[in-house]
Amino acid sequence: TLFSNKKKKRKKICYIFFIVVNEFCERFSYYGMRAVLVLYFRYFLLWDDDLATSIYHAFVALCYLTPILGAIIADSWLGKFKTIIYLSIVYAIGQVTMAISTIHDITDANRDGTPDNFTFHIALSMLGLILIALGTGGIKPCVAAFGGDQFQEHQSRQLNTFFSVFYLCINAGSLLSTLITPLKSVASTLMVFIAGSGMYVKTDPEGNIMWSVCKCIGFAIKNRFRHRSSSYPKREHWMDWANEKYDKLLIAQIKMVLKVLFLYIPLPMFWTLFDQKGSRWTLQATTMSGDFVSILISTVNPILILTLVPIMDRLIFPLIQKCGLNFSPLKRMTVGMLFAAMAFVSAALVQIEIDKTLPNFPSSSESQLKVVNTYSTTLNVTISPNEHLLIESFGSSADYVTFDHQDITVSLNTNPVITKAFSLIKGGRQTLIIPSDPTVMYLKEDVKSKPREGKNAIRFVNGYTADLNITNLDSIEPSATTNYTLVNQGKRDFVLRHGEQWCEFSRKFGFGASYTFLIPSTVFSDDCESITEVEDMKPNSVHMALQIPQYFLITTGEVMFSVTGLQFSYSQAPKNMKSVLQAGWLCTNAVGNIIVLIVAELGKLPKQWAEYLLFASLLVAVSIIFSIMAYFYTYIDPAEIEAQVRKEQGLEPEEMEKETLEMEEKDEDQKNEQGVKQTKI
Ligand SMILES: NCC(=O)N1CCC[C@H]1C(=O)O
Repeated sequence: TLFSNKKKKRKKICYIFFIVVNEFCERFSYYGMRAVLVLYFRYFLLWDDDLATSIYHAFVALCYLTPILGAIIADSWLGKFKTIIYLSIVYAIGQVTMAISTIHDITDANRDGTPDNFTFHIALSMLGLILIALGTGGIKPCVAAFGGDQFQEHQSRQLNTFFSVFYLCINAGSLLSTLITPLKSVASTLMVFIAGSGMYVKTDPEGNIMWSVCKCIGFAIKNRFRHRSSSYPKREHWMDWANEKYDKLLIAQIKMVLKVLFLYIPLPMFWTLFDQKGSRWTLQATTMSGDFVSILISTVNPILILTLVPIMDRLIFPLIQKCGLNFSPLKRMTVGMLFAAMAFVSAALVQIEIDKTLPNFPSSSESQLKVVNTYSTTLNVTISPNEHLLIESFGSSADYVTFDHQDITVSLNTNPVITKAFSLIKGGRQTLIIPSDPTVMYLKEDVKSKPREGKNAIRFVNGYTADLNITNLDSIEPSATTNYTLVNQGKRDFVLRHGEQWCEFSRKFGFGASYTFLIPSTVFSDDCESITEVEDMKPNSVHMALQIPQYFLITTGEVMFSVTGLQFSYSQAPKNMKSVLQAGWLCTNAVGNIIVLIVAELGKLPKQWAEYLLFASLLVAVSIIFSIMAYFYTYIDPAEIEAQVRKEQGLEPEEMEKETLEMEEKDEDQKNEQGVKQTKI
């Protein structure tokens, strides 16, 4: 018996391995594709930032809504195993469609490197994304529930460990996908899963369960309405109004599911904060210094998950238990939410530090102006009515001057005096360029927000007497100013050319700065030494390492909230509705994403730190509501309730036989364990 039990255990570890590796590969494919999705929208489909991020969030929301479809198919029709196989094929077709949509050659008839028919590429990529969402979302509740199905009633500890390992694999897949390309991963997902086919415990679907559930709920509501008069005796639960027509067991199962779904109502707020990691926090990072921005953003969460899940599971939770505290699943989820709220308080504190270093940008009714002088002598510049600036040759005004009106007149103390009227842009920043011929002075628009992704915005003013060519830029005419170009942090070299003459100059850049380089007429004779630099915007000075506490707090929150939520959703669901409740759990994520899309993207507060604090307060309020709801929730053993109802109905179903068998098996396990102990002694 000992030998056969060990064999059974090894076999179980083996097929659980297939399931978690399947999840690993699936998440590898999903996160790998998601990581480059916004780049694809921005640089291939040439969408602007807003459209790209909106479609991205809509896609993520869809991925967490489709689990409902997958769960209905699995629990009512195909069963979890077949649903995973078929929807994985849909998933793979989606990835291939998406990959084809990125081949610009398909419509690039003139071979200029850009597609000629954007509609075709957009249509194909949207079709690909819908199929991917159907695949990834559809299989997600089934894989988690299918993994849970491999355990027996008495193996709750092993079940919890399974969900922790499952979550580890999700994040190992996500981490690796950012380091390696996700090619071939869907195919391998499918192959790994099929490889374990013969070993799995497969529970059969019980007919069109979802349809029966809907009909039963509909009947209960209708019946309650028909008997609304106070002359009818009240019933314990509103679902009991379905007693006349529906099976008591089905009613009991619906009650269990509804109780949990009701508890889930406040949960999307956690995901609303969590999902802002990818939007608001990424933007915050672009206003900070440190050269690990992209690595930090894409890997810190999965790395922390890989370390925190084992620490929580093996150390923190057992320690709390040893202290005699009952840290029940719903309490863990509440604490998880509070950690996420603390993460946002931390983000707000970091934002306050950043704001101290940010330039004073104009409000929507103000205009800002800076003056650059490339004339041969120092100039006295008067800007009506009473702004006087003394600007030396190849220099600039110290900082931007702010005006609350747009129409200005500029006078230069040249001989004769030159006067010119300008109209400034409302809410904009501009530079008045005074070239070698001051009569043609002109305005050039400046950047008025930090350059994206921590890059630096640079431009050149040509004070040379002829056209100049600068590395990677179009040729500039004399007195003209180039548009801004974005350059990465670090040392950058530029070569300036005019005919046979050339010189090279280098600059070291930090993060998020903006410069105007003034090229004098002597540029070639002094080997580029005389090029002067005007700092339009200071480089970022708050280090990105300050974001680590907020990532740490939100991931600690995630471990407590998300891993526990996954376990809770499985343990509280009746056997035939495990996938449905998993889907309900995943839907909280979809709703969270939709809230990000609507509230966070549209309704921005003027101060970012205030918005972070608002979200933190909202989550604290929601977690208080949730803890009150949790207080009134009684944990159930669905199998026990089902058995009780069956007994009340006088049924002696096979389920009960199975349970008896499980109990016998459990007794045997215990006996064997004792046997092992006795042998050791
Ligand atoms: N670390 C993020 C993570 O693991 N997840 C976020 C949503 C649920 C879960 C996933 O399944 O990807």
